[in-house]
Amino acid sequence: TQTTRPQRMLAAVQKSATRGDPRSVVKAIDQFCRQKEWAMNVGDEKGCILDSVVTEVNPATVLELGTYCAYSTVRIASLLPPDAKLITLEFNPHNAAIARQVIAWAGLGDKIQLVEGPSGDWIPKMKEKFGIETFDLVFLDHWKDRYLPDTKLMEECGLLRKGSVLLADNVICPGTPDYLEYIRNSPRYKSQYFRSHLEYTKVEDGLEKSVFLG
Ligand SMILES: O=C(NC/C=C/[C@H]1OC[C@H](O)[C@@H]1O)c1cc([N+](=O)[O-])cc(O)c1O
Ligand SMILES: [Mg+2]
Repeated sequence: TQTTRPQRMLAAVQKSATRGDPRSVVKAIDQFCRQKEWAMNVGDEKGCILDSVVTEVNPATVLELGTYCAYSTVRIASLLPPDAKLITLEFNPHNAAIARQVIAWAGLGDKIQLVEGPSGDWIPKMKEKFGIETFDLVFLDHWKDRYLPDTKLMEECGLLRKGSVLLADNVICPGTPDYLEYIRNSPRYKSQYFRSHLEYTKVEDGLEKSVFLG
């Protein structure tokens, strides 16, 4: 029977990456996507910008919205300090099942908590379920029409503190116009656009980094 793209991506990781070596997992996925099949990982070019923001923020608590196959989950977690925690939300159970195996292969199971379900349901439960006060870094990479409502929800739930950083993928392609309009015009954020390209292509895309001012 036909395999899915996430299943083929996992097979590529298990074939080419070294167990317990997160950067080799990242490399194996990028190689698969460049040589075999495009997939919607943040990718190597935008991934370098992501790495620089993670390193600069050096977060103790990270929320990722949209796990997909855990490429960015593993990429971020590989740069976190020892006791840091990353929570990643994934809506699609098939993607979540693949992501769990990619995370396990990278040996990052103790740093990453993958939660299945709609972000809108889980964001209000972060404090009670996971003992999170606020997030130091949020990586938005899920459904593009959910960036704005989920950002407003995080504000309302008090999950952002002065200095919390939001990093949003795909603000140009596929595009998140309502989110960009809000975040760039809100006095509560200081935003910066990092121009790049849609993963594995020459199409323009970029990351928007926004610091919550409290
Ligand atoms: O839809 C995109 N991301 C939304 C992904 C959503 C993930 O979370 C819910 C869904 O089950 C999926 O696993 C996307 C789409 C493109 N694209 O070029 O179409 C490029 C990207 O970087 C993207 O993040
Ligand atoms: Mg993306």
